[in-house]
Order: sequence, then C-alpha cells, then structure tokens
Amino acid sequence: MSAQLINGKAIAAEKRKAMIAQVELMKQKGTTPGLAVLLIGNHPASVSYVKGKVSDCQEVGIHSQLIRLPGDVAEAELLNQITKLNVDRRIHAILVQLPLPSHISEQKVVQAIRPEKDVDGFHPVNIGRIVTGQPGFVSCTPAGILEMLRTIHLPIAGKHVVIVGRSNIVGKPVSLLFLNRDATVTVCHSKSKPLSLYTKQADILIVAAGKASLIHADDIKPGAVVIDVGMNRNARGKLVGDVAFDEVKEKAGYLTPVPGGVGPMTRVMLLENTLTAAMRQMEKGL
Ligand SMILES: Nc1nc(=O)c2c([nH]1)NC[C@@H]1CN(c3ccc(C(=O)N[C@@H](CCC(=O)O)C(=O)O)cc3)C=[N+]21
Repeated sequence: MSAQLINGKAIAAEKRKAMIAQVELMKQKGTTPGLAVLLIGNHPASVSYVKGKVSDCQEVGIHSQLIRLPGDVAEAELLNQITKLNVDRRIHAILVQLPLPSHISEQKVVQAIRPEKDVDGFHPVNIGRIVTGQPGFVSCTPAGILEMLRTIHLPIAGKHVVIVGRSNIVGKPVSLLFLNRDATVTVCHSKSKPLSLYTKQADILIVAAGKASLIHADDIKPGAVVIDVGMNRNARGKLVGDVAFDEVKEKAGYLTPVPGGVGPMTRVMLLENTLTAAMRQMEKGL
C-alpha cells in the first residue's frame, strides 16, 4: 500500500485564506499586525526566503517591514536596530534571518529580541516556556509539524516518536512538544548507531538531519508516519529531503514530500505566530 502524502503546501494555503479574516478583524479593533524581518548581507537563499516571508504577509494583510543591512554591519548596529524594534508599537514580531555573518554572535542577537516579539521562538525564555509547558512562541518548523499532524487527526499520546537530529531549531524543540503531548520520545543523532535500530521503532518518525537519502524503506516500520524536514540540493540542483521518497512512500502510512511539505508549513506558522504576538500585545494594551 502506498503512503498518504501530507500536502503541506495545500494546508498552508488554506490557513492563509482563513487568516485574512482574522487580520481584518484585528484591524477593525485598531491593530494591524506587524512583522519586522532583518536580513544581513545578500546570501541568495536568504534573500529568496525573506522575499517569500514578505509576500506571505502581503497576502494575509500583515504589515511587514524589511530591514536590510550590509554583510559587514557591526554587531552593535544590528543590536541597536533590534532595540528600536522592541519598543516600536507598529511591530509585534521580529525575525532576524539566519545564518548570520561569522563576526556577529547569533546568541547575542537572539537574546536581544524581546521574548514577546520573538516569533521564531529561538529566545531562551521561549525555549524555557516550552520545557515547562507554558504558553510562549514555538519555533515555526516544530509548530508546522504539529499542525500537519493535527490536520490529519493523528493521535499523539502514547505513540513512540523518534526524531533524527538534535538541532536547537528543530530536533530539540520538536522533542519537547511531543513529550508535552504524552508521546514516548527518542532523539537520535549522528552518533546513534545503528540508526535503524531506533528509526524502525517509530510510530512517528521526524527526520531533520540534513542528509539526502538518510532514511530508506528498510529503516521504517510499515505504516509509520514519516515527516521529512530535510532540505538538500541533489547533483541536479533539485531540492530533496532526508528520506528516500520513492522507496519510503511504498511502506509508510503517511509521508511529507519535499518540496511542498514541512517548508510551506514553516512559512505559514510564522504568520500565525505574528498574529498571536499582535493579539497578545493588543490585549495587554502594549
Ligand atoms: N530566523 C530564521 N527563521 C527561519 O525560520 C529560517 C531562517 N532564519 N533561516 C533559514 C531557514 C530555512 N527556512 C525555510 C522555510 C521555508 C522553506 C520553504 O518554503 N521551502 C519550500 C521550497 C522552497 C525552495 O524551492 O527553495 C518547500 O519545502 O516546499 C524553506 C526554508 C526558514 N528558516
């Protein structure tokens, strides 16, 4: 039997459609949600991602402000920009596009963002809130993964979720989210050997290792839900995930494609986090 594909692109498009009315309602109450995106340098992939974010905002009516700084900008200048945005009442959400040039400390930059405006969910305060199960901001890729599973009505409690990859952006937060939902969670990484010993046990397998064809049909349990977070360019320049799609499709129960799976969900969760930020700040009269 062939896996059911989870169409992230379609789910994200539906969500944006629903957001238009929500944004309109907020505008009627006097608040236009606002997102500031800071882009440092001209890295082509970053430029293209940021353009996508700005056009998503336009589609749903969110005010966006793109701030471009040269690749050799001083760290202090970037921190100064963030400090200004932290107190700007038109801006409810701040995103600094990563990666940053090597002379700038990513940690310092992330920690300069006010947690209430940290829609990436990278600030230690927001990470701590996930750890302790308090409402904060969940970073966009992990939030997008959970949202995909919600749309297919997949029960999570009691399931064995195996995560491949332990990054601060995906693996670690995703493991906490599933733990909070009463799953049994195993986190694997490049030193977990043999990897298939773990991945074969997964009811839900999340692969975020950044390695093309890391997971083959032999590595999964029949009927497993497989979420491919990988984004790799193959020899022909085509975008591929970490999962050998054609093989795994024949054995999995559900599978996310690349492109068109987790990527579009990541984008739409940024919009959702921006709306949440604006709503919370509106309610507090900030
Ligand atoms: N502060 C910060 N926050 C981020 O969330 C962040 C970041 N920096 N830096 C880079 C990564 C990467 N990322 C992507 C999101 C969506 C797609 C996406 O929509 N991908 C499409 C394909 C796009 C293509 O064809 O290149 C898809 O999978 O269908 C890709 C990549 C967000 N990131």
